Amino acid sequence: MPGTKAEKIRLEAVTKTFEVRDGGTFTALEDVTLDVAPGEFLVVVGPSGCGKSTLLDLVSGLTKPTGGRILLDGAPVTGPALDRGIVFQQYALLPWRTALRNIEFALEAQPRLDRLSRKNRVERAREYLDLVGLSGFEDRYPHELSGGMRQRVAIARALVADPAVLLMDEPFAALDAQTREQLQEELLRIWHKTGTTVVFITHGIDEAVYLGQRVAVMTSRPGRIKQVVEVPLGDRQADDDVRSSPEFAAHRHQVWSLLRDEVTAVREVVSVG
Ligand SMILES: Nc1ncnc2c1ncn2[C@@H]1O[C@H](COP(=O)(O)OP(=O)(O)OP(=O)(O)O)[C@@H](O)[C@H]1O
Repeated sequence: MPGTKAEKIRLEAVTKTFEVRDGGTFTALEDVTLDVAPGEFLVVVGPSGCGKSTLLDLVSGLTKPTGGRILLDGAPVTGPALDRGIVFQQYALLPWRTALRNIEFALEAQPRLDRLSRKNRVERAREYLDLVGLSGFEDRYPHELSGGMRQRVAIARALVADPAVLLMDEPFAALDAQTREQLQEELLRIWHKTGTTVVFITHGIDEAVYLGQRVAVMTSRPGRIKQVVEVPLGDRQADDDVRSSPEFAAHRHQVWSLLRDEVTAVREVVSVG
């Protein structure tokens, strides 16, 4: 029965409309129902503009649904909180702070953790800098780091406060292919280590299938959940070249077909209208 098992996150018939300038409304999300289990890695894909970022903003608590509700551990989300770390496509690091101080920043703004002494904060920030493979770069400023390194700092900053949920909005989209694959592997390693529940948004089908235990495919406007595809590939890192396996290709094709139908549907609407 829905709502009875222990979901980490539950979206229940969520609708989000925006007021537009001509006085009307625009429905970005319609009747989205989705559960995310504790410790799950869920990926969301969908055509451009289908409402993926809108969905993540709602789970983060930065915005509120127009209809339906969002539950975290069974309780309604009422606003942003430190139990949900966020990583965006743009690194959003503070340029005047070093890598270490950027990570530390996440501990300073925290009622729960502000009693940590400066020494403890530095130690903890250093631990997370190590976790994302940046030992030795603590004193570098963001402009002295590569794009991949900056995104590692952003991940460390999101994780340092030990959030139960990590929300990632196309975090690797701005990176070159090689760095992206490297960070995908790193992210899986960190996820295994921390047990964090991850909701990850991407345009990349390969990325979705490589990372996700399940991939939720959204429809084009208004955004709904079209299908949730299970990806039982096991431990990606145990297999050197999981991306070349027939199973990977089959899941990739399934997600690709679902998405292609959506993109075709949008084109038809545009050409008819
Ligand atoms: N504040 C807002 N006011 C009005 N419309 C908005 C607002 N925010 C988003 N939208 C609209 O809602 C729809 C969904 O936007 P959203 O950014 O969530 O899509 P997306 O799937 O993340 O897109 P992309 O894949 O291109 O990043 C879009 O049509 C967008 O124009």
